[in-house]
Amino acid sequence: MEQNKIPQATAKRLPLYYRFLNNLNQQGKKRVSSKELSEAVKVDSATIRRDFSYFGALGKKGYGYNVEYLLGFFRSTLDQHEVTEVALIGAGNLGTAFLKYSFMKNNNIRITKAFDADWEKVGTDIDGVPIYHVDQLFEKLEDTKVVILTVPATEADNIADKLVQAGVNGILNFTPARITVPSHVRVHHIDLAVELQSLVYFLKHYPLDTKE
Ligand SMILES: NC(=O)c1ccc[n+]([C@@H]2O[C@H](COP(=O)([O-])OP(=O)(O)OC[C@H]3O[C@@H](n4cnc5c(N)ncnc54)[C@H](O)[C@@H]3O)[C@@H](O)[C@H]2O)c1
Repeated sequence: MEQNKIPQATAKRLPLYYRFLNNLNQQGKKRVSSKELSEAVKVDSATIRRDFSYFGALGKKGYGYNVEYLLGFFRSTLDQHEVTEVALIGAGNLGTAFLKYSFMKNNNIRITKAFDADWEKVGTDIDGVPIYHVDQLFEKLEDTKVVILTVPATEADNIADKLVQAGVNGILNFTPARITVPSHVRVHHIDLAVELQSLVYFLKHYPLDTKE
């Protein structure tokens, strides 16, 4: 219930805060100021103070925030005490890179299975993650509700339909296709080309102050 009160923009920044605080904790740091946090995560300190106020973490003047308290809060809010299993569909170039990337280093999200349409890949594994045929989705997804989509754009809608039927409710879509899903399914879209284009546009039209 409490979490419903946290604005979505704040919620999106929580994993960023969590990662940084976890590193601080591992270094044995007991407290952190909003200025330090701000410089590390590149979010202005007023936003950090507002974000933290939503979950009752009020930094003390001249003391800052208690790292352990914040970590405890983030752990429970981000369900860090539980491992979330994620599946990946499309073990091609991009998909393979994700399978090789160790997500577990900083959080409790783990890709535990992958699916592909290529029989050459089916039955093999990448860094211990088994690859099943996409036709085995219903049988092998089991309780997995979150999926990373790295198939060719032309396949995205078709696969998304199957995922929804299989009970998936979260899709991280790396394909350029805008997939259509029912309202109970959340899709987050990551498009490198769009992000790059936007960066180049901003550099051109909103140049930052140059440092002396
Ligand atoms: N978001 C980004 O920043 C970004 C960057 C690069 C690529 N992409 C996109 O990611 C996707 C994958 O790119 P890639 O370079 O890895 O391509 P790729 O061709 O190397 O990999 C695609 C994989 O999907 C598999 N596949 C094809 N049809 C399938 C189906 N119906 N079900 C399951 N698997 C299927 C293929 O066998 C292959 O292994 C593309 O849509 C591409 O446009 C996104």
